[in-house]
Amino acid sequence: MELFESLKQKISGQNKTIVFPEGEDVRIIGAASRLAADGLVKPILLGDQDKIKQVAAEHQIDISTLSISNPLTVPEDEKQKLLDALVARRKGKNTPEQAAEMLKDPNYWGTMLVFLDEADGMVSGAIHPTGDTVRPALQIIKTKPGVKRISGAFIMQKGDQRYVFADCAINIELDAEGMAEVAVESAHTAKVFDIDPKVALLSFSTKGSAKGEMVTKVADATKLAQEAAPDLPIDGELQFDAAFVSEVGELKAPGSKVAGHANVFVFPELQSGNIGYKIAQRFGGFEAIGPILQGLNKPVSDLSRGANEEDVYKVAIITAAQALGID
Ligand SMILES: CC(C)(COP(=O)(O)OP(=O)(O)OC[C@H]1O[C@@H](n2cnc3c(N)ncnc32)[C@H](O)[C@@H]1OP(=O)(O)O)[C@@H](O)C(=O)NCCC(=O)NCCS
Ligand SMILES: CC(=O)OP(=O)(O)O
Repeated sequence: MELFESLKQKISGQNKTIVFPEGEDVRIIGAASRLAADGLVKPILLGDQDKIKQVAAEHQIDISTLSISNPLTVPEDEKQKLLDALVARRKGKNTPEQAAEMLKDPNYWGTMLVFLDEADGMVSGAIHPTGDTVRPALQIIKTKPGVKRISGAFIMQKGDQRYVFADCAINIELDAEGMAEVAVESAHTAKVFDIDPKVALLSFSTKGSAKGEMVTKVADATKLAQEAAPDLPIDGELQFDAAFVSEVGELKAPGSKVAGHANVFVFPELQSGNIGYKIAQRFGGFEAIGPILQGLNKPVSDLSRGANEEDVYKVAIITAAQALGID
């Protein structure tokens, strides 16, 4: 079954509540309206009710079934509840005055709704850059037990081709341990999306064809990932052609179980990861679904600011599915 059809079946009628902090944006309003009409999600739009109504009217979007909440005008006791919970969660890292400032940002407000179980998940980032979207989740929701760092994966899809690219969104520079953790987490993400993972840790070198600190890091990360997940096919360091093209894999990395057949690609740092997924998307014609945040304790999803309504719709479906515990 097509990926989204199966996810839709899983979340249909489950009434997972997803909060959208950028509730005044037309892409968000359009996607939320469709999600509600399709019975997939109960959306909460944050923002000014009149502005949302105006945008919806201009674009003939039905918002009659959507919840709208304006953090700036909610009753004082509701504000105080979120403020007290945020101060307690930050355990002295932020003063009450700082926490009050933070809550003026809809991403902090939305994240607190998820933290307090008033929403099952959050989707944001159509307007805000990734850092501003995910920082509240890093600080408040934090990582799942056993995971040290959150990372961002994309499902890259074209026809029946489906791959995972990571980290394309979060960690600017990973050490070997970090890259190894991303490799193992990305294999779990692959399984959620019906991909049988074969994980390549990417470099500009294949099996020692070049030397240097950057290459050593990827080779060390490969060993750590293999030790952490001995049952998974994981290999590195591999150049992209060696990882992906079977003849090149046989030539450059003979005997590798992954070379030439990789479907999970782990990038050595964020420049290559973010550039790499956008090249596959814009030159290669792949649909880029994500970034899907790996390792968070509750689902919060970032969007690319280049996202369209359909991207928002799909990311919300994934977020609701994560809330149901598919990963
Ligand atoms: C994600 C990012 C915003 C974090 O940066 P930052 O806020 O300066 O990070 P800090 O080191 O100050 O950490 C802030 C908090 O997040 C936590 N954190 C940071 N990175 C984390 C990670 N990968 N996993 C888990 N927690 C993390 C820190 O522990 C800290 O928590 P604390 O406040 O409770 O102590 C930053 O790494 C970034 O900008 N990444 C690139 C995002 C981007 O532009 N991507 C390209 C487009 S998708
Ligand atoms: C994921 C990503 O690159 O996001 P943006 O395009 O918003 O920077």
